[in-house]
Amino acid sequence: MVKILVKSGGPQAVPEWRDGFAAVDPRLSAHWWEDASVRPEEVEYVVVWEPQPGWLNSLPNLKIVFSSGAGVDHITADPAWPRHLPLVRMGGDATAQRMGEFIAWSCLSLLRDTRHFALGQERRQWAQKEVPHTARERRVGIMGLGNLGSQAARMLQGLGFPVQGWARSRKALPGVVSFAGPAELPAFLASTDILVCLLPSTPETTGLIDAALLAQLPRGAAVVNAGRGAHLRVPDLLSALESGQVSGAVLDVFPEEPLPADSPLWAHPKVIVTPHVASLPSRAERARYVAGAIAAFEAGRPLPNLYDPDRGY
Ligand SMILES: NC(=O)C1=CN([C@@H]2O[C@H](COP(=O)(O)OP(=O)(O)OC[C@H]3O[C@@H](n4cnc5c(N)ncnc54)[C@H](O)[C@@H]3O)[C@@H](O)[C@H]2O)C=CC1
Ligand SMILES: O=C(O)C(=O)[C@H](O)COP(=O)(O)O
Repeated sequence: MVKILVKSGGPQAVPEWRDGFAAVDPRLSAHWWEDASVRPEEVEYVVVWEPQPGWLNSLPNLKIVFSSGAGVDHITADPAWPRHLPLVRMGGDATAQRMGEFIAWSCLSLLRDTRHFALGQERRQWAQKEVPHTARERRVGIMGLGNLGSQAARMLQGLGFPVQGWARSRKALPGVVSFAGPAELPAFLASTDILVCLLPSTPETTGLIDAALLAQLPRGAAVVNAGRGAHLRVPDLLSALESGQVSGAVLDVFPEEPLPADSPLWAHPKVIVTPHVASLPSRAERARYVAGAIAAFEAGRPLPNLYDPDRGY
């Protein structure tokens, strides 16, 4: 049997991991990372979310570290993580589809001012309000046009939103205006009515969405952050909401998670808060993706979605 340790979803998720792996390859045997019946030298693969600092180094025969999420910042934050091993980011259709749905929901929620109507409902108020725009009149600008951003772009186009994107390099996505690199960021921002962040967390992207960036959006633009909490400076967003520079926000990720109970974001009338749930594929879907990558690796084919230390994601 090929031993895989999982640290994602809690011990109660192990049966789903086990069944998911076994359905693809009966040799793959999944165990909770603290399972004392598995000796460290038996472990060939791990699938992890926020591994304990130093733990991965205690597995002498580890071949690949799989991140149970698309982001790997929760692994690379440990200075001692085993850099000599391949680190594979979660991918696959299920992850992208779920994120596309979240971004489509977020943009529609901002377009139709869902927060206003939800507050009205709470107060039993018939809070009628005109909807000033259709999707065709709100340009969505996606920061990060990778696996998730490109799927979100396709789904938003289907709803009628004009879509553009900003990434490290130029992308060729049908109907999506592509901006690349820091030099083209101002032009991208100036023509974005709903800014969507789907960037990885790296030193270059930390704190990117600050007062100076928000000031470059057209007045009344809206913001969706489903990348990482580190991308957005919350006090700057709050000031921009206060001044009217930003009209609303949907936030799924935060500098501190869970979002502390005393955060002003919870009750803000222009902010929708979700608890880091934008794209949570089932363990079975993730197991399928990891099993496919293991099969590729064992057959000598390239690994998908490999972390690149030079890019930082
Ligand atoms: N809230 C949630 O539930 C989830 C959040 N995420 C976040 O979404 C991120 C993106 O995931 P994927 O699309 O799979 O990643 P990806 O690697 O496929 O795409 C990343 C994109 O960001 C761009 N990018 C990276 N650094 C940049 C920079 N300095 N300047 C401009 N563009 C830059 C790249 O060019 C690329 O287009 C993850 O790293 C994670 O932080 C991912 C899954 C779920
Ligand atoms: O994929 C990512 O990166 C994420 O942020 C996911 O939401 C992580 O999901 P879990 O592994 O915490 O279920």
